[in-house]
Amino acid sequence: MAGLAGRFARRWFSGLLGSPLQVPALGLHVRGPAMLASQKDFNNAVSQVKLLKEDPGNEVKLKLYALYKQEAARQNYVDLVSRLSASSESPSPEAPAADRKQPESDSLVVTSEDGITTIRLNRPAKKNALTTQMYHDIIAALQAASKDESAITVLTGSGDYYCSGNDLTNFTHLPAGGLEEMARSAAALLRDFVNCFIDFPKPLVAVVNGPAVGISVTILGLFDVVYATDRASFHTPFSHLGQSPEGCSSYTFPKIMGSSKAAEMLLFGKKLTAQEACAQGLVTEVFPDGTFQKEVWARLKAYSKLPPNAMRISKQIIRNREKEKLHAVNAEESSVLRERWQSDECMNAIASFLSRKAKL
Ligand SMILES: CCCCCC/C=C/C(=O)SCCNC(=O)CCNC(=O)[C@H](O)C(C)(C)COP(=O)(O)OP(=O)(O)OC[C@H]1O[C@@H](n2cnc3c(N)ncnc32)[C@H](O)[C@@H]1OP(=O)(O)O
Repeated sequence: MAGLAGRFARRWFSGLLGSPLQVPALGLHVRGPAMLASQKDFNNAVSQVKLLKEDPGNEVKLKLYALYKQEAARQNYVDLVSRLSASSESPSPEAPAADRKQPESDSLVVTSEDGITTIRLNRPAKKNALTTQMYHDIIAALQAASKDESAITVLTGSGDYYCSGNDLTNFTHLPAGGLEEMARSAAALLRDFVNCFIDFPKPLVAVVNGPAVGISVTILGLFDVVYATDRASFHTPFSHLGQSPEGCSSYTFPKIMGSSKAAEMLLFGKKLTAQEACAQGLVTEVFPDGTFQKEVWARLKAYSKLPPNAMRISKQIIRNREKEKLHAVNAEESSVLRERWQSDECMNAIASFLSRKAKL
């Protein structure tokens, strides 16, 4: 067992930290918990970590990754400042706010126009991966939209992706209570998040502007209508990630597409094209990418003029008898995932992605 653990530890750490060449060359002093460490100290620590014979456990590995990421962030900071200095002879920190380029960091943009409230995932550089803050913001946006004047609510993405699912770096932000506490609070957040979709009272439309992954796919079963560009794809690689389905997909997908097609997606991670997803009932209609935005928004504007109360009541009749079941499914999926997130299968898959060795 010790040999196996040793092999595991070496594989994990060499995957996570890579060869010394892959370690960011900071050329800076590195701040440790109690003192300043030099770049040499840091490189030594990286080498030592690869020689550990015992697996230090998932919690310690996530802490190591989080610390490693902080170093990478310092490097990004230095790079950005040096780019700013190069692009401007006299940087003007006193420039009035209106003249400054607004940060691209508003990860969620909510607008209301023409009877439509649009919730836009806005992290295109990260393929609209969902940070913990974004889950909270989406919950708040849905709660506000359920009470606002709009007739229809839309979820869509900025850039070339609809959403790449859960941001896998969420797992590296370990609270004081460690991995167990992280899994507990993530499961609670997941449950609240999905509950908002189950209970959303107005017509909810997904405008899938590009590939969709993970939880952004599974919750589609809780939308009323799903429009997709022909560039979109639908991927739920839960087994690859050592995880299990959420978003009520363990219930909605077999209902929508039949149990064997659902199993191909949810167990084996089969990626569907937009046309396939449409043929299987997950997507309502597919549009050519070139005319996608124009056609979809024209249609939604027309629908938003329909009597809002009639639409609400019709949705209630269609959905209400399923609600209790969906809440129970959501609770079970969240609790199973709470365990999964603490498993070696899951930790290895996340470490693999974070070390840039594995993509979907
Ligand atoms: C409250 C918690 C609830 C949790 C619910 C459970 C949810 C489960 C899921 O959603 S499982 C699905 C998780 N998602 C993934 O596994 C996708 C991982 N990403 C990829 O495989 C690829 O990035 C890609 C196929 C989506 C896109 O590949 P490519 O076109 O080659 O782009 P890049 O990989 O270069 O991506 C650009 C940039 O974005 C970062 N990024 C993309 N997706 C994620 C992600 N899900 N988490 C974190 N970061 C992501 C990627 O690392 C790149 O960053 P960089 O430029 O290198 O800093």
